[in-house]
Amino acid sequence: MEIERAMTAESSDRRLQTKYRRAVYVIQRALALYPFHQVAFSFNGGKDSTVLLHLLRAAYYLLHPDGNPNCPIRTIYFESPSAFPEINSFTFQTASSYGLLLETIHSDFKSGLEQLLAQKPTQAIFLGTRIGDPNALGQDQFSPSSPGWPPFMRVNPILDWSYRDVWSFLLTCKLDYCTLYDQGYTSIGSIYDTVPNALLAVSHASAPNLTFKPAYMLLDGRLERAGRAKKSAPKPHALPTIDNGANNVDATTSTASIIVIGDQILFGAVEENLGSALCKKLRGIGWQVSHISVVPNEIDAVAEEVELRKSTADMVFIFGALGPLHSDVSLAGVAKAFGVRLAPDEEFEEYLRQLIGSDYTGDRNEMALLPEGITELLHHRTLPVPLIKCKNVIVMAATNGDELETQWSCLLELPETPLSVKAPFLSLLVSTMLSDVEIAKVVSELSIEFPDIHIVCHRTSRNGPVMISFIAKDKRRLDAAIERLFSSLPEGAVCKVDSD
Ligand SMILES: Cc1cc2nc3c(=O)[nH]c(=O)nc-3n(C[C@H](O)[C@H](O)[C@H](O)COP(=O)(O)O)c2cc1C
Ligand SMILES: Nc1ncnc2c1ncn2[C@@H]1O[C@H](COP(=O)(O)OP(=O)(O)OP(=O)(O)O)[C@@H](O)[C@H]1O
Ligand SMILES: [Mg+2]
Repeated sequence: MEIERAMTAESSDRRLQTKYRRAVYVIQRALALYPFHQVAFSFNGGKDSTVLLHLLRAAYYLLHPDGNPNCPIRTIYFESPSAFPEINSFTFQTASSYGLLLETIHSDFKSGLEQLLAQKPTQAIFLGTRIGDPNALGQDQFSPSSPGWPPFMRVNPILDWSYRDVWSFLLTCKLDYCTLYDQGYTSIGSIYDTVPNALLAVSHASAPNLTFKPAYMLLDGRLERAGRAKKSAPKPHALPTIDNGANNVDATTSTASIIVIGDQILFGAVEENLGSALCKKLRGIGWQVSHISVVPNEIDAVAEEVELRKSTADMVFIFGALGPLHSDVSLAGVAKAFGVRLAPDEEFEEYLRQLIGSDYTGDRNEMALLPEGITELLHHRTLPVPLIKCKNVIVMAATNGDELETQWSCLLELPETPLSVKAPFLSLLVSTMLSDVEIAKVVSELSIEFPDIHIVCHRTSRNGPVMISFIAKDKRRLDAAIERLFSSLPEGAVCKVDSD
């Protein structure tokens, strides 16, 4: 059988061979658990379900070496009018070439499955879902259908396969796949929400139109869905803008939370300064920091803090505890907060190998264990190793101000930066020698009159001047508030101070 031969005799890729063996094992377990006529294969002509088709064929052959050369499995295809014609024709042609018993369903997944189960007992359905797919979170190789869905077992034999594994398998076994993948499509949804992946675009001086490299050329599999429109993308024209004399800019504010992991800070051995440096940078792009915390190097402490902050801030930044030491618990804490495992990430492992070689204890580089299914690697040409982003949590690798500077610039330069630049905060600083008792009433009234302005007072000493910062995005409102302060206090009692 050509798949088994290619994987065992012709391929020298040990990692892929292991994944192949494991996937075949999962399929065989499922075929042993459920009667063959009560099992279905959900096939949509996509690359992942094409891989699964051939794994099913191999597993079936290994169980019945003298039987049918094909795997005559019940196969369901949800055909939609918004599918690409290339996907439709590939699905029908492939089903017919490999003797699949195709049942085409013309309704949405849920009601289609309800009808299917009412008509034919179906205990298990094979799917080409992989970790990284939006719906894969929390799934295992065997996952019962979700509450509210008709009852069946979802069997996901290639759940742990990476984008690279999928392409190594299809290319090593010289398998046909839908032609759209040769035109730069890397993950295929409907004709309305899918375009070729811009990361594969090539521009030729001679050809006015963009052309695209094939899908297998995409280096970072995490970006496979870059050609799929986000379902809840905000409409740019709906954003409020502000005019501070230059161009109109987005006047909304995003919030960030900063978590510093550091026993050394809590023991007073080292001063915390990365958090405050980041606050300044965030203010410069119009973000507001809602919280900074310093937590000990303990998985539970990190997990608890991440869990608390990830749902209240747009973005959470973590400093510290990243590396191979026993105290490097940041990623384990993040994984725990999201309820996922740490799993080896081959792409990250490769970066680490190029940086530090293969010099680590144990079978694998433990630094390449990343929170499974939620991690995105943020690549930038000047970073030796990409930054790690898990949903809305960015794990910064910076250990000092210079490194923060570099990583911050990289974050802002990413083609799809997770940090949308807003109208920056402007601030005006004044100082007064009047006592806090003397100014309290005026400042309190000002804060009621200008609720859109942050009026922040601080003292440099008990008897010294009181400093008052006015922070806002709208320059005119800021000027109006300052004017009101000056007119409410005796002449000469307040003076402006230069600030950055
Ligand atoms: C056979 C089958 C079973 C599914 N079972 C479930 C399920 O149990 N729970 C669920 O939330 N979605 C289920 N889905 C929907 C998928 O989670 C997902 O929406 C679908 O694969 C489309 O992915 P896309 O949005 O990336 O195109 C199922 C889909 C198929 C085809
Ligand atoms: N229209 C459909 N009909 C049948 N099965 C489907 C359909 N859409 C999705 N599936 C099942 O869900 C799995 C994951 O869907 P997904 O959209 O990720 O397709 P794919 O095969 O992975 O291709 P790609 O990721 O390149 O689009 C598929 O492998 C298939 O098993
Ligand atoms: Mg997929």
